[in-house]
Amino acid sequence: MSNGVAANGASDETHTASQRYLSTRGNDSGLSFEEVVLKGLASDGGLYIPEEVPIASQWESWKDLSFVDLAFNVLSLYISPSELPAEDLKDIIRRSYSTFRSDDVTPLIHLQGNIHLLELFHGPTFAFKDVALQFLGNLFEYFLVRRNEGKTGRDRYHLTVVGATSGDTGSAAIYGLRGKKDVSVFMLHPKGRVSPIQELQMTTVLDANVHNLAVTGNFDNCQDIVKALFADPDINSTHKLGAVNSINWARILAQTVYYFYSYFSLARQQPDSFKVGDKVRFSVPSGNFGDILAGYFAYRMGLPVDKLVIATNENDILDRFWKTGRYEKKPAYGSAAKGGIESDGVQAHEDGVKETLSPAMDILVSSNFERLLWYLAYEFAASAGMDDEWNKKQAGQEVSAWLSSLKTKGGFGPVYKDVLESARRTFESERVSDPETLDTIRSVYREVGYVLDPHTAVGVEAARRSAARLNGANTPIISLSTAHPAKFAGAVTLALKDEPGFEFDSKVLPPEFVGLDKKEKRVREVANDWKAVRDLVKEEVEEELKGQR
Ligand SMILES: Cc1ncc(COP(=O)(O)O)c(C=O)c1O
Ligand SMILES: N[C@@H](CCOP(=O)(O)O)C(=O)O
Repeated sequence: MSNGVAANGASDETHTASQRYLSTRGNDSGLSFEEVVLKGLASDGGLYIPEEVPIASQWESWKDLSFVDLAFNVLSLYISPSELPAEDLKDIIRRSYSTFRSDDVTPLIHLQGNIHLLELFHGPTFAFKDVALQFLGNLFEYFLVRRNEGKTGRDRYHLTVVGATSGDTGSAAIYGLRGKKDVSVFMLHPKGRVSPIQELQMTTVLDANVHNLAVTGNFDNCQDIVKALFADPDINSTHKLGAVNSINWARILAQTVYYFYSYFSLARQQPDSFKVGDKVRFSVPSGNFGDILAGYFAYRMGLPVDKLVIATNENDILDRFWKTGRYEKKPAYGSAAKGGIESDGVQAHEDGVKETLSPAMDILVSSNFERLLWYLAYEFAASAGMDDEWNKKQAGQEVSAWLSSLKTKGGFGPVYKDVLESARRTFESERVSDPETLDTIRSVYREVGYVLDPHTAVGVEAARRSAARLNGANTPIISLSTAHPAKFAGAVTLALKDEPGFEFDSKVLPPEFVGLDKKEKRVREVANDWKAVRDLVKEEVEEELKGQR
């Protein structure tokens, strides 16, 4: 519980309910934005969410705002000016998006039929993660400069960021934090399971505060190590840990902006057929469930969303939940997760994670799903007609029980019928196999000459299936393009190598990637053992600080 005083000394009275935060597991509440950003994960193991989601009553008047001004309006609803003055927040936002290669930051283009593509890859590392991680990097810096004013040596607040990546968060976090004072970054990636370009983007950054760790395991092992470190009293007593994964609330918050922005882009681009107030669908390639969850917050704030379409690859825990109401690491029925080659050629490891052509989504358990579960449990509790405090307490207890069953038994469910129905009202889900991903890359290239990355292709195929269910209705679908195709040369080349005139280097490769493989690299291998990682983190931070102090 907070003591009623925000981290910078401002009293809680200056915060609205949407600017204070509680944990999804129910044992931590009343925190300020700065506290949740710096802590990352709640002390009870839960994830932070706002005590109330603000209704953006003026949202329609935001139609013609620039990305930066729109971001300011959205973020201000969640951040009290008493802890981050408006001018400072504006400056952080402006600097964060000045690094993007497009003036629109996240441009929307028409793909085909009623499907539009939201290009989220115009930031420094060519993936959607830059939208949140450029902002988070500057936010960390702002809070650290303020906390460290007048302090020297060991008195300075030094943040030790530990993150897990299946490829994209890693480089985006590294580019957001490289060279920043008072912060060290440790990125854990599954050795040999990220694309060659993703690996080079991370390991060729040689700033002293950047530490790449290649873990002999899968992405979930990396994510579990990060969670174990956050839960460990030892490292927590000596180091201040920070999170850059989407467990950090600031990641989700920053991503809500492009749901509004793309909606308004559509209204500006299609004034005759689409008006502000009309409904839209979003199709989102999903793994850790952070990106689509941002869309859910935009929806709860008042954006007219018809459906949020979850698009998974063959690591389909989310799709199975929407189909069965059970959230299970390994399906009780069906073929997956035994190891060896499956009928469609996908490698399934002993651990149950399948190696697909969209590796950033090769995830067994989606960490942000916990945040949605809280809202589903909260709504279910609210139907009993008790007061809000009771509803929140019930939601925290229900989420804790579900998550404990996931940990001890590998799953939970089926959830109550009403809970599943509520999830199905807002979301649809689709599972897209590797052959379908390749077909989608190929057919889009043939039909409109556009090259999709494999993650985006998973989203576009799900969007096409969703469009087929519209039965002639005109609802537009915005499909999120989460990465530049050059990051996934293997899949793109596999799909397009026989297309007349297609040539990867001239059609796809941006100059920024040329010569990356010739650069010096720095990476350390480490076993899938959180204690070994803890010791390494301590050792490397000590070494880094010696050089500074
Ligand atoms: C390119 C790409 N697409 C989609 C995803 C899935 O997004 P999320 O984990 O937020 O569901 C990721 C990884 O997070 C990614 O890197
Ligand atoms: N796909 C991600 C996995 C980590 O997800 P996050 O959004 O929680 O940081 C990646 O590319 O690293």
